[in-house]
Amino acid sequence: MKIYDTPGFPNPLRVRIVLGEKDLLSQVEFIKIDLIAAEHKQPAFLAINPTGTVPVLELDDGTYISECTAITEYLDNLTGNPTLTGRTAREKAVIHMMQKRAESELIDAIGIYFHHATPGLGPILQAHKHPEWEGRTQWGRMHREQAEGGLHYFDRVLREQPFIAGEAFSMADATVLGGLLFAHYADIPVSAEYSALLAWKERMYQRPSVANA
Ligand SMILES: N[C@@H](CCC(=O)N[C@@H](CS(=O)(=O)O)C(=O)NCC(=O)O)C(=O)O
Repeated sequence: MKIYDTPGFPNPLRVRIVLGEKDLLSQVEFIKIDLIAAEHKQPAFLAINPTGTVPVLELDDGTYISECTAITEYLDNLTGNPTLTGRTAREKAVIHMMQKRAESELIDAIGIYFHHATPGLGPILQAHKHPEWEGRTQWGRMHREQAEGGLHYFDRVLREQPFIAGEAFSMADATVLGGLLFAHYADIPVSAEYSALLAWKERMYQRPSVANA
């Protein structure tokens, strides 16, 4: 299998954590995509993923899978032991619900703020970020507020349970970790009052899959 991504970036982190949790790192070849040079917006990459984002998983039969959630579903079910996406109907439902909240209220909201209300990854990529959109900066700022609400929400969740989706580590935890990395890059501070979220982050970084991602 091949993974097209950019090491050290928020969404690639999500899948790299999953690969570590499933002990699959030795089975993938990483192919680096230069986001700052907008390589992901060129025809060659758009033929791999028309949405122009990383990561993308390429299977040995040539199938391309984008979207971290889809990639995780595939990797988690490879050996019939879905530890990260849920074994029962209830586990799957709760994990997917919390994963979606982690995307919409945190990592994706930060992405919109980062790319539309800050210089983002620089002038080459910015040219691809809809400069003709009126009010995109305000739209971006609104998403920073949404993400700040997401930080508050996940701190409250983690005051009641040890992991994002309940009693065990799941793909929802990987998504929140990606969101916190993006918050760091976007200079969105995580208030010290979010002690449960910060304590959870410390615990997560004790996991080899996270520490070595
Ligand atoms: N929903 C997608 C999001 C992927 C995504 O936005 N990836 C970013 C990389 S990261 O900065 O979020 O880590 C990207 O390719 N951004 C390129 C761009 O926005 O032009 C997923 O789950 O994979």
